[in-house]
Amino acid sequence: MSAIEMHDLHKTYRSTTAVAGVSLTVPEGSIMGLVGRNGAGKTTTVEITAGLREPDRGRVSVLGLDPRRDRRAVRQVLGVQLQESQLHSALTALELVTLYRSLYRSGLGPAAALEAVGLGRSAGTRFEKLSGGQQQRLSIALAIIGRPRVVILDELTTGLDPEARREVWGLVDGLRADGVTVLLVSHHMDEVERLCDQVALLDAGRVASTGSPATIVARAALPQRVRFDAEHGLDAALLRALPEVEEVEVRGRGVVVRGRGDLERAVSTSLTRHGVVVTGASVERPTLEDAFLALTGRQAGPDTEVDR
Ligand SMILES: Nc1ncnc2c1ncn2[C@@H]1O[C@H](COP(=O)(O)OP(=O)(O)OP(=O)(O)O)[C@@H](O)[C@H]1O
Repeated sequence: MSAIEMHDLHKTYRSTTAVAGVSLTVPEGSIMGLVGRNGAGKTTTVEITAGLREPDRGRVSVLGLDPRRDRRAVRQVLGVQLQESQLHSALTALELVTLYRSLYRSGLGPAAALEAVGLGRSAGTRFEKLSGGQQQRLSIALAIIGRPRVVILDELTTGLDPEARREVWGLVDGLRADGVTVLLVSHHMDEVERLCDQVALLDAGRVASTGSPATIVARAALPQRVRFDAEHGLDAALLRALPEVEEVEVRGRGVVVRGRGDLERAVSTSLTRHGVVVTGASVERPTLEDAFLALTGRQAGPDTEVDR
C-alpha cells in the first residue's frame, strides 16, 4: 500500500508557477527523498501534502486521507518538521514536547521523546539556548511525538556540523526501523544517497526523474573510472577492445580506464584472462550529485542561483 499519493498537483503563486503537475507515490515504510534546486517546488509540494496549502488542481492522500478535508484524522498519523519552524523560543525543550504531545490522542511520553533524540539532559533548556543541532533534533522529536506513521522532514540537516548530521541520520534510520514512511526534502545528495530508498528529482515544478538512488545514477549513464597498477606493464589494446571501454590511459605502470556499463567486471575479467598482474585497483563511480547535475544541467546545492 502507498502511504502518500500525489496526483497532478498544481500550485501558482500570483505569477510564479511553483508546482506544475506533480504525481508521486511513496510506498508505506519507505523513505522518499525530494530533491531539486532552489525554487524547484519541493517545499510547496510537501506543504500541500501536509495540508498546509491548497493545491490549485490535483489531489493528495496520506494513508488514504485528504490532508485538508480530513485534517483532524491526518494530524494523528502525520508528523511534520518544516523549514524555519516557528517555535516559541522562551519555552524549554520539555515544555515544547509536552505542548505538542497534547495535540495527539496517543504518542510518546514527552521525556521519552527527548531521550529518543538524545536531548534527555537538555529537557530544562530554553529553545533559544539549544545549539543548532539540538534545535534540529528537537524539531524531529516534535514531528514524532504523536508516533506518526508518516513523517515529512524538510531541510533536516542544513547548517549542522558533520557529527550532528550523522546523529540526525541515525534518528531517520530509527524511523525506518519502526516502519515509518518518510518524505525527506534535501539539498544534500550524500544524505539522500545514504538515507533514501527512492528519490524524486523535481525540476521547475515537475518530476524530472524518480527511482532508487542507484537507478537514477544508472539512468544518467555517466562514465566511471577504474584505476590500477599493472605490475609488468599492459598492452592498452587489450582493454580498448572491450565494448564497455571508452578510453585507456597508461602512464608507466599506472592505468586509468574510462567507460560505462559493468566496466569493473569487464576490465577485471579481461586482465585475469590475459594474466596481467594488478595492484592497487580502485573504481570511481558517479554519485547521485553527478547524476543530478547531468539530469538537470544544474547544481543541487543551496548556493545555486535562484529564479525568484
Ligand atoms: N508564499 C509564496 N508566495 C509567492 N511565491 C512563492 C511562495 N512560496 C514559494 N514561492 C515561489 O514558488 C517557487 C517554488 O518555491 P518552493 O519553496 O516550493 O521551492 P523549493 O524547491 O522548496 O525551494 P528551496 O530549495 O529554495 O526551498 C519559487 O519560485 C518561490 O519563489
